Order: sequence, then structure tokens, then C-alpha cells
Amino acid sequence: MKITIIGTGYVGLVTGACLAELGNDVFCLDVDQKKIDLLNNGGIPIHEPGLEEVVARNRAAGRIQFSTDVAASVAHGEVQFIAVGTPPDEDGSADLQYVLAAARNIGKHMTGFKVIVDKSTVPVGTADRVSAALREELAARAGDPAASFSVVSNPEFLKEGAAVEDFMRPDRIVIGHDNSAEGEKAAAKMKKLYAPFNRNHERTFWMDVRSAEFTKYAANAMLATRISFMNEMANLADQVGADIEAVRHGIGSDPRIGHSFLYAGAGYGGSCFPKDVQALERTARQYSQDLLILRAVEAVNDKQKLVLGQKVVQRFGADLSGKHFAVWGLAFKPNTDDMREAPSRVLLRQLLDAGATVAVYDPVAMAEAKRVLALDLTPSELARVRFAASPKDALTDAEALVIVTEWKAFRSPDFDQIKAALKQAVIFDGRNLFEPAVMAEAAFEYHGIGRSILTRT
Ligand SMILES: NC(=O)c1ccc[n+]([C@@H]2O[C@H](COP(=O)([O-])OP(=O)(O)OC[C@H]3O[C@@H](n4cnc5c(N)ncnc54)[C@H](O)[C@@H]3O)[C@@H](O)[C@H]2O)c1
Ligand SMILES: O=c1ccn([C@@H]2O[C@H](COP(=O)(O)OP(=O)(O)O[C@H]3O[C@H](CO)[C@@H](O)[C@H](O)[C@H]3O)[C@@H](O)[C@H]2O)c(=O)[nH]1
Repeated sequence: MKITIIGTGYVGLVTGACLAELGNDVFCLDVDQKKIDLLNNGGIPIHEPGLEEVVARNRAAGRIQFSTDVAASVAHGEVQFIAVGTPPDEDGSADLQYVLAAARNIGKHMTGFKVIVDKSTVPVGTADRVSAALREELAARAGDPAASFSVVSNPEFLKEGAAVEDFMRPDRIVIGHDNSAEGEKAAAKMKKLYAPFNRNHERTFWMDVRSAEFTKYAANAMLATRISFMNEMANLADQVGADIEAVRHGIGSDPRIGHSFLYAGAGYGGSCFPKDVQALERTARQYSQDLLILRAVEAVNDKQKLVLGQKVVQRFGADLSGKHFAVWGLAFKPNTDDMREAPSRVLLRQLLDAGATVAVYDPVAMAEAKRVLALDLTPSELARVRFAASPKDALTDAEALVIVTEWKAFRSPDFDQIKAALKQAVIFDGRNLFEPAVMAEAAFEYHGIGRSILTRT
């Protein structure tokens, strides 16, 4: 099938590459000329395991092309995926300017019948706005009088760091369409496009457009709720002298609760949970409804991002001037270089505000961290951050090690080496990577999240 993908970010590039892998003829459009040049020169703008190989293979086979040519992109695809960003507006609602600009571009150039797919995460009712924008553009020009379209909602559920795998083996495919003749025609095309992922369509959930749009937000809101719930339980566990890891196993074994997504830590980050929770709250407010649970989820998460830094201050004092710390992990989660809403940024702000100097290391996010921290910090603050060449290099002369991201490479470190490099054998572990009993045996002072019972003894 001839497919156009508008926006070549995390979602667009992965969607385009994976659909090309299945034999489709894919045209990827972006407004960012640098990104398109990089892709045309064989580069990949993001770190995503397996993506580079899929893109290279399909580029070589002529099944995927990258361009900024809007007219050519509209002419190419019978199915046009809109996968542009929907960042938070000032009031927390999803900013739809990029989605609507993409829709208008389609309306300006289209001929014949097009399936327009909202792949971006967009508030309930957006498909209607996309349809209206398209209709306006069609009415404003002397084009093909037979031009027609149907807007379908097909939200994306991939996780960064596992995006290719998630896209190729989806838990579910949600497709919302209307039941007009065009809507049914669009649904038939979507069915054909997704057939290779689930031959009997056992994983496809067909629904109306608004329910599909809502499903995406409800899924992220539920996942964010689990995390904030566990973080709140962890903080209480610290107070009452319980171990949140034991509690996690204890409750996760109930199939109604399940083991996944129950890890207490340094708070959730990334480009989705923070903005999608806010956007859903904002949608509710438009209908005079106050989503009390989600407000709490957000407030707990904001507080949780401070917990690691507070533990450091509790241990080393409010004035950290003259003190130096090692930080392992900067990306908001492992296997990505994405720094959007990363808890590490909050921790660095706390340590620097208290007067400390830091040495930071991340296996893949160093370049992105340099870019982002140059925006977060003043030049004099940035001068107190050293970008280390290795985990070991970061440790030199530090009072303590603070772990923010659970990269695999941090899971089995050489503890003797850590002890030798640090001024004091103290570890603050924002992801509960190690067993407190093992750490105690190795004579480390170990501060996890929600595990104080084991550090007090
Ligand atoms: N990142 C994720 O893990 C993820 C997962 C599921 C859903 N989503 C949702 O998917 C959407 C895209 O997210 P992302 O992380 O891929 O964003 P991104 O910022 O990585 O990429 C968006 C791309 O769209 C391009 N763009 C903007 N306007 C354009 C236009 N008019 N025409 C062509 N290109 C245009 C930008 O230049 C950019 O390259 C968002 O709504 C997001 O919430 C993201
Ligand atoms: O038990 C857990 C699981 C995750 N996290 C944190 O939660 C954040 C988000 O993690 P994850 O969901 O793995 O990454 P994302 O790439 O942000 O993916 C989420 O957001 C995407 C964009 O909407 C959705 O498509 C995915 O289904 C959804 O998992 C990260 O900071 C994690 O550290 C925890 O603190 N504890």
C-alpha cells in the first residue's frame, strides 16, 4: 500500500520504517530539513534499538523515502498518517497547531479519496477538527471535485526504547472510524494495512472515533496512576519501616493487580505521561469535571522527582557547597536518549541549587543531555557539571553515587571499584537496582526508594 507519514519523530519514523518492513511503499514527510537530510544520508535522529537497521534495509530496498515536499507527500499516500507532536499548551491542553497544519496541507493538495489517520495523541473531538480543516481547504480551492476523505483515529501505544518491538508485536491495535460510506471504506483499508500484525484481527479493537481518541489517554492515565500510587506507597514504606520491593511482589502476584508497571522510583518522565495526564485533566475541565485522581497523580509525581535530591540533602546537609556527586543515568528511562521531563533534570537542579558540583554519565544520552542542560542551566551552573567519559570516570572524588536511570550497564557494577573511587561508600539508588542486604554486606550505606527498613538495620 502507498503510505504517507507526516512527522518523522519517534512515532512517525518507527511507524514508517515498520510499515515499509512489511512491504508498503512509504513516504516520510517532515518540516525539519536537517532531520530529512540526516535520514537521507543514512543517519537516524533518535536512539531507538533496532530502528537504524530497519530504516537502512528499507531505504536500500526503495520502500521508504524522506522528504520535505508537501505536495509530493500528499500525492503519494492513499493513507496519510498524521504523527506530528502534540506538546502541552500553556494551560496544559494539547497544542493541536501541528496536527491542524498537517491536515490543512493535505486539504490543499489532495485529489481522489484519502484515509487520514490521526496517529498523534490527540484529545477527544480532534478528528472532527481535522475533518473541518480539510473541508475548509477543499472548499477554498478549485481542485478535484471528487476529492473525499475519512478521518480515522489510530492511537499509538509504543514505548520508547522498545518502539520497533512494540510496533511489530502490538498488544492491541485501536481503530476508531465512523460508519459513513467513507468511514467503512477507510476501515477496510486500515484492516488490510494491519492484517500482517494480526491475521485474524484478534488484536484489533474497532470502535467509534471518540472512544479511540479517549482510549489512548485513559491508558496513559491508568499507567501513570499505578506509578504514582507505588511511589506514594514507597514513601510511606520508608516511614513505617517496610520494604516496597517485598510489597511489590506481594501485591503483584494477585492477577487483578499484576506485576507490570509497579516500580517505585524517581518519578515518571518522558514525552507522554506528564503531558497526557495534564491534557486529560484539561479536557475534563472543559466539561466542568475535575479529575481528582489525575490531579493527585500529577502532584505525587512532581513531589517524587524531588525525593532523591531530598535524600542527598538529608544525608549531606542543605549546603552542599564544596561537595561533589556522581550521577549515573540522565535519560528519562533506559534505551533512549530522550531527556524530556527526565527526573535527572530535577535532581541536577536540586544539587546545583544547594551548591554542589556533579559529574554525570549516561550510556547514550550524553549529547542530548548537553543540549538540554544548556537550556535548563545558567552558564555558571553548567560549569559545575562535568560530563564524564565513563561510569567509572564519573565516580572520581565524589562523596556519593546517585543513580537515576536503570540502564542494564549499571546493574552489576564493580562495587570494589566504586568504593575505591568514592570519598564515602554511599549510594542513592533512584531505581532500586540493588539488594540492600548485599549492599550492607559490601559495607555500603545504601539509600533506595521505599526500602529504609533495610538501611536502618
Ligand atoms: N514518543 C512516544 O513514545 C509516543 C508514543 C505514542 C504516541 N506518541 C504521540 O505521537 C505524537 C508524536 O510524538 P513524537 O514523540 O514522535 O514527536 P516528535 O517531536 O519526536 O516528532 C514530531 C515530528 O513532527 C514534525 N512536524 C511538525 N509539524 C509538521 C508538519 N506540519 N508536517 C510535517 N512534519 C511536522 C516535527 O518536525 C518532528 O520531527 C505525539 O502526539 C505523542 O504524544 C508518542
Ligand atoms: O513501573 C514503572 C514503569 C515506568 N516508570 C517510569 O514511567 C515513565 C514512562 O515509562 P514507559 O511507559 O516505559 O515509557 P514511554 O516511552 O513514556 O511510554 C509510555 O507513553 C507512550 C506515549 O504515549 C505510550 O505509547 C506507552 O504505551 C507508555 O508506556 C519512565 O520515566 C519510567 O521510568 C516507573 O517509574 N515505574
